[in-house]
Amino acid sequence: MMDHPENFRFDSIPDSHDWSDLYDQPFAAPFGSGSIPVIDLNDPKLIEKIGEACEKWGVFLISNNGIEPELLNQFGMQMHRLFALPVEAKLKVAKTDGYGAGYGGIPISPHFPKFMWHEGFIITGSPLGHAQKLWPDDYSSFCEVVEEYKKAINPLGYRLMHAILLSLGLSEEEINHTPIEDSNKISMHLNSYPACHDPDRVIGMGPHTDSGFLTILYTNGVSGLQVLRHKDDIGPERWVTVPALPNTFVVNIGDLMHVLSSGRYHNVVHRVIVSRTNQRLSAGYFLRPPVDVKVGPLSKLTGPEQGPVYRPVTWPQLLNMKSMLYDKALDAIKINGLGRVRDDSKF
Ligand SMILES: C=C1C[C@]23C[C@@]1(O)CC[C@H]2[C@@]12CCC[C@@](C)(C(=O)O1)[C@H]2[C@@H]3C(=O)O
Ligand SMILES: O=C(O)CCC(=O)C(=O)O
Ligand SMILES: [Fe+2]
Repeated sequence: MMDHPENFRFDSIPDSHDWSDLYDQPFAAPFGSGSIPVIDLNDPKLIEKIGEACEKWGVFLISNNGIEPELLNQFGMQMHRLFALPVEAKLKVAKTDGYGAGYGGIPISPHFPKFMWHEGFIITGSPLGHAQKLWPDDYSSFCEVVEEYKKAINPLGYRLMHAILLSLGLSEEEINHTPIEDSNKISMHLNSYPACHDPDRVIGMGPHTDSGFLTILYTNGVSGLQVLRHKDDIGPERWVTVPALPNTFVVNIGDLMHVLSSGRYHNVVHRVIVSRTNQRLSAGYFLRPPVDVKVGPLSKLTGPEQGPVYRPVTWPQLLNMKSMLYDKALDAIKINGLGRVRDDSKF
């Protein structure tokens, strides 16, 4: 069964989408939660602040990022236009496999017991073929705006990656050797979370970590993203809501940055809750390595005093592990105290 929008128009929540008995909702901590760092891209202490945020939170907001607000408006409008199409139109571009391009649920959705209050659209490379099917007479505006957005976000991605690697103590030379996939090959994931009259019974997107180095997330100003904050001086483990600030992107640390940093940078677990009144739109841009490159811990960060060490892994291997093992994927490449590794031949 597809979790398409017809299913989102019920007067009462169908059992297929009802998480009430499964989730620790309501979610927000009743005590102070600590605040997710908001970092100005032009801050003279950028590197230090980013390093601290990656270590402590695994997520931060990046303001003053140089992306034109008008482009973000246009991008939001095109996303709205896409998800407002009738379900029959969207099903013409339905994904044929979990990780492929097109319309549908998230690739890891088989690991969850219920459907999410969510529709997704994965773009890998150019959206042209799909846009032509969706709007045979007017596909170019969608493609143009998506291309403009990618053109603008890509340098930001490189800049953030560079800053993160500097914060880990890498030299320019070492940074130049860090493998990052070409912008025209990486994927974007567009999300829509329709408003729901009974939001405490549904979940927009179930808890997960992103697999890549980092994710840059656009949002339309409707909040809903929450990150899992571990026990600290302020309180026990809790979900903290990420504020939706205008013209500000959320940056998440993913599994491969956690691996690269030998466990120092936190691959943050996050989820999305749904608004009673507003549709949330978001779009993730996932920075990752080229498919044929194995990513392992940086040698200068490994040693007896350091945290977990992981065996090098390629992007397709990691996605494969994720689709089979979900939140245990990284355990499959963790080297245990005796330096033994699990056999990964089946991946
Ligand atoms: C680049 C990608 C990351 C992602 C898999 C994908 O090819 C496109 C969808 C992405 C997404 C978004 C929701 C959560 C997630 C775990 C999933 O199932 O699909 C991520 C994937 C990931 O980071 O592993
Ligand atoms: O919609 C959001 O805020 C988050 C989406 C997300 O986590 C993802 O696409 O990986
Ligand atoms: Fe995510």
